[in-house]
Amino acid sequence: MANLDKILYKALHNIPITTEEIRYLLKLTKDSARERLFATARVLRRRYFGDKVFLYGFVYFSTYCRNDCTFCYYRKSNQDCIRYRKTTREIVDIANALAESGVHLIDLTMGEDPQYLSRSNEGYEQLVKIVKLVKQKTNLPIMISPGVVPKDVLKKLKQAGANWYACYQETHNRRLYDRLRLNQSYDERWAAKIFAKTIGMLVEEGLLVGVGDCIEDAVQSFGEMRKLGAEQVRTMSFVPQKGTPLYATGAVNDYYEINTIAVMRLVFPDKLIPASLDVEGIQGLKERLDAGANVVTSIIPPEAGLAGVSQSTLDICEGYRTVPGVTPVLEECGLTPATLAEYRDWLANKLGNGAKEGVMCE
Ligand SMILES: C[S@@+](CC[C@H](N)C(=O)[O-])C[C@H]1O[C@@H](n2cnc3c(N)ncnc32)[C@H](O)[C@@H]1O
Ligand SMILES: C[C@H](CCN)[C@@H](N)C(=O)O
Ligand code: SF4
Repeated sequence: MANLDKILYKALHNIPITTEEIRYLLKLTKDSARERLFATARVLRRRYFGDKVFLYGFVYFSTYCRNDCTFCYYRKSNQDCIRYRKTTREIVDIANALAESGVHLIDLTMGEDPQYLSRSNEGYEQLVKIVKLVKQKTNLPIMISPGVVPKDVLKKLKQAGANWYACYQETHNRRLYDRLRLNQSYDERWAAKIFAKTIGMLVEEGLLVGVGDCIEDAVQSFGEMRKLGAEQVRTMSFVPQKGTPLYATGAVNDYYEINTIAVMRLVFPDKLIPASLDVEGIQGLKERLDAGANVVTSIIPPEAGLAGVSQSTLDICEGYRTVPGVTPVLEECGLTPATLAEYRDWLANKLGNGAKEGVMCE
């Protein structure tokens, strides 16, 4: 049996694929072979999630940051970026509007804003209060992406209602990490996720591709994601940002990100895998869903004055990054938004709140 046949057969029969086979799949360039990979990924997604897709509202509530990541538009040294801090009232109102629009989760994200990440003038307390108020107002599951925070703060954020902690390593190749996240400890960032798991939070791990990474890095990352027990795993293609050191690297072809999404589905068939609107906007959604993704992330309301991360403005004012904006694409893919109850069931199952085991769709 040809390599591809054998590998896809193993994936469909729950036989773990080897690192050599992962390398082979990540390198696929022929359309016919990639389409067979994607079709297998879709079969596995259906096995665990039926035709249901989860939708995440995205509230990037502060774009101030103390760090200087070489890939990021919001790095502290970038004088020309859109800097804003939404008030607590604005954050709650935006989250509520997103909830009413039909998202399943609110992702509260910020740069590592010194105003919040501080023990003085109630910085951390303010962050905890935002989570509490958003939870009270929306009663939705909450993801927080504040960067690295101390253990006692993470505990308070969880108690306030945060279910997920997202703090992407970008890569598990330490040398590359040091070139990306300048002066940020690899181990501290990793430990924050480990700790979040120990206090009963779900964790998302994310890769950034097109920044000098290689196939070996992806293989290594899959192993680290498994060790971490990440319940959501993502990859995003690097989007060059003016005024940043990596700008000259140039944009990457998205084929590798799409291959990686599909291979993630084969390696982690029951995990949540985002199709982010923050790389190629609504135009990039179908191919990410066709590769096996089952969460649409970076849904941003048009009139809230919010930015995206890697695509700070793309498709936001036009209203394409909304539930009504993405739903036709889901339908084109034979998919449909899950109900909130289905997302809550999935969450309860993972959080071990005694909900029923097994796949979402009977
Ligand atoms: C969610 S945002 C900010 C949250 C928090 N400040 C942090 O760094 O964890 C950070 C993530 O967005 C993604 N990102 C940032 N800039 C990007 C770019 N230019 N292209 C692609 N992804 C990018 C990276 O994966 C990064 O981990
Ligand atoms: C990278 C962001 C998420 C952070 N937790 C968001 N722009 C996304 O693509 O989902
Ligand atoms: S990725 Fe996060 S920590 Fe790094 S510069 Fe951007 S906002 Fe700051």
